[in-house]
Amino acid sequence: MRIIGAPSDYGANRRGVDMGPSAIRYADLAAGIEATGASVHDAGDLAVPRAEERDPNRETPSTGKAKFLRETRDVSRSLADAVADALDHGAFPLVLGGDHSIAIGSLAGSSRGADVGAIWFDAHGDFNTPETSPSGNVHGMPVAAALGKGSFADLTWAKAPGLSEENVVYVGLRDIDADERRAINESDVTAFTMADIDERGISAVVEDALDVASAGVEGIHVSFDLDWLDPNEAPGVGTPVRGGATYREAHWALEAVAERDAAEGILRSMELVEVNPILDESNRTAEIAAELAASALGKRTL
Ligand SMILES: NC(=[NH2+])NCCC[C@H](N)C(=O)O
Ligand SMILES: [Mn+2]
Ligand SMILES: [Mn+2]
Repeated sequence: MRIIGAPSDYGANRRGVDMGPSAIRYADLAAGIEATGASVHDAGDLAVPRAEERDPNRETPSTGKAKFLRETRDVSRSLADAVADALDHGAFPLVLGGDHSIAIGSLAGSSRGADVGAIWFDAHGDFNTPETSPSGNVHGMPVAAALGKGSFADLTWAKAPGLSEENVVYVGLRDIDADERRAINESDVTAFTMADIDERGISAVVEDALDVASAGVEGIHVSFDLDWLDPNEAPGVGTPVRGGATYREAHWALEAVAERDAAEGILRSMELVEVNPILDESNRTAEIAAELAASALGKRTL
């Protein structure tokens, strides 16, 4: 497997999330994954210019607001190439963010020349477009971007070539903007909220999500936003929302992904995003991110 750092904070409103890749590496990421028997190659970080050197509004869509859109395009292109290159070499790409806007690049790279599905573990839908976004922050838009919604339809770099709505599944939503809710409900994506987890349990929900994401495709991309977890567990995130997944639910969910992968070989790529060390407590959010990567890649107690 190949670790790819994407230290971008262009999509979030606050600095700090650019330090996510180092914090997750510092939390013994490689050793944790090697303990599963996998060999790890760390490809280092993509080059990402500091946000202070850039003008957030240099490139603005004619129909709405999306800050640092030009910079997001550049990061997305280089990340898509890095992910596709790993896959070409038979290596599993594990992408470390960075804010969630980097998923545009991960999905474009993972679905280059292959139909893929995606499971989105997140408090948020990230389904805004430049037209609907209340903040202009692109980390609230990557699902819409990858599916070519709104003015993203004009941006060839944003669209994930092999991703279709029918294979996109959310797990654990709990904070959605008004226009975003309408758009999700009108789309063909599948959405499981925290209430679904309360009612049915994490196990049933994740099994359903795996079925939907993997139906008729070559593999799935797992996009894991650390704010899916409850902020008491994972405080180092920029947009915390109370009432999130527990530590056990998160491990269970990714162990279920690993188990399905062991049976069907469906796991194609993964990313861990939104770890912000400035907001964290003694790196605990990064430590959980590193542990969860190991769970997804097959770590077992016995
Ligand atoms: N990846 C994230 N943390 N996204 C948060 C998005 C928050 C809000 N819905 C927005 O669009 O601005
Ligand atoms: Mn997100
Ligand atoms: Mn989120």
